[in-house]
Amino acid sequence: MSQSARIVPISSGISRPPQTTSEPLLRVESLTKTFDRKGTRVIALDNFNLNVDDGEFVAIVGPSGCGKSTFLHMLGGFESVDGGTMSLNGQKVTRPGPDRGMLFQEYALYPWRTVLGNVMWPLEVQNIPQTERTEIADKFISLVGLTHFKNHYPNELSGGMKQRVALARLLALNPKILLMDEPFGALDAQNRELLQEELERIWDTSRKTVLFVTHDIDEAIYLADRIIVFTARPGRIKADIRIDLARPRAMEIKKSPAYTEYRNHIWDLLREEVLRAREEYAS
Ligand SMILES: Nc1ncnc2c1ncn2[C@@H]1O[C@H](COP(=O)(O)OP(=O)(O)OP(=O)(O)O)[C@@H](O)[C@H]1O
Repeated sequence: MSQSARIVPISSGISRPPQTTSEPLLRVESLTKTFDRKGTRVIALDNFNLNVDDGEFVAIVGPSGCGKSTFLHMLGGFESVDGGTMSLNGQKVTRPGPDRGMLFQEYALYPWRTVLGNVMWPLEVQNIPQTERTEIADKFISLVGLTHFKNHYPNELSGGMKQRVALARLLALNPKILLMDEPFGALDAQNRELLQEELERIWDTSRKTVLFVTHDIDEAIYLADRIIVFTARPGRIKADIRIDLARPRAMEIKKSPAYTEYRNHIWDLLREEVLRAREEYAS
């Protein structure tokens, strides 16, 4: 069977991945979030539901302002919940915790610490003994290809290198789920592709559960097992699409017919929502 034949046609607008019988790692039910700004009420998320299994790489795409970042911040415990529930590994999410690690577009490294010092930081916080700390940090610095730079300070690194350090630090924290909000958004095209390749390789060996927000459909298809397409605000799920492309994935996969079919399909879905958002924000 060709890979393109495996794409599930979406007649209703939603193609659900096969249902699993085991309890999902992440369960989000009826999540609602409203902001009040200068007397104007903005419903960012409305009755949002999502299940994510352990080890899944889920990308989230959607028009600007549809609540993607708000969702990740709520899951990170940094934004309050107005309604609904989120549970991770059976535990209700109410505040930040080491079971969730976040990576943003901004690298957020400590400028006074070296690469090694930055990656060791979460291990210090967890009181891991010094020798073990260095061992773990060295392992993740090597995994992101920065061993040669481990004694450099952030201001001596390029943007791509800084984001690699942030990724190594996140992996050293060893959370149950990685929450990534446009992590490669500030990088140039070449560095972005290199980091996508690196993340795919790292993910393939670690099989960590990832929620990855991006505006880049290519990045989403290349990296993810599933792509969630958000509607325009208030954010709900418009489509839930399984990406059935073999791993490990090389960049050449972007030239395959299956890839192009996913790309066209997702772009069609997204375009409808981008236009809807544009109309709504203009009125
Ligand atoms: N602290 C806040 N106060 C008021 N409104 C907010 C706040 N944070 C987010 N919003 C609003 O909630 C909506 C969702 O914002 P959010 O940042 O989650 O969107 P997004 O999908 O991540 O957008 P983008 O893709 O542009 O980053 C937007 O209309 C935004 O203006």
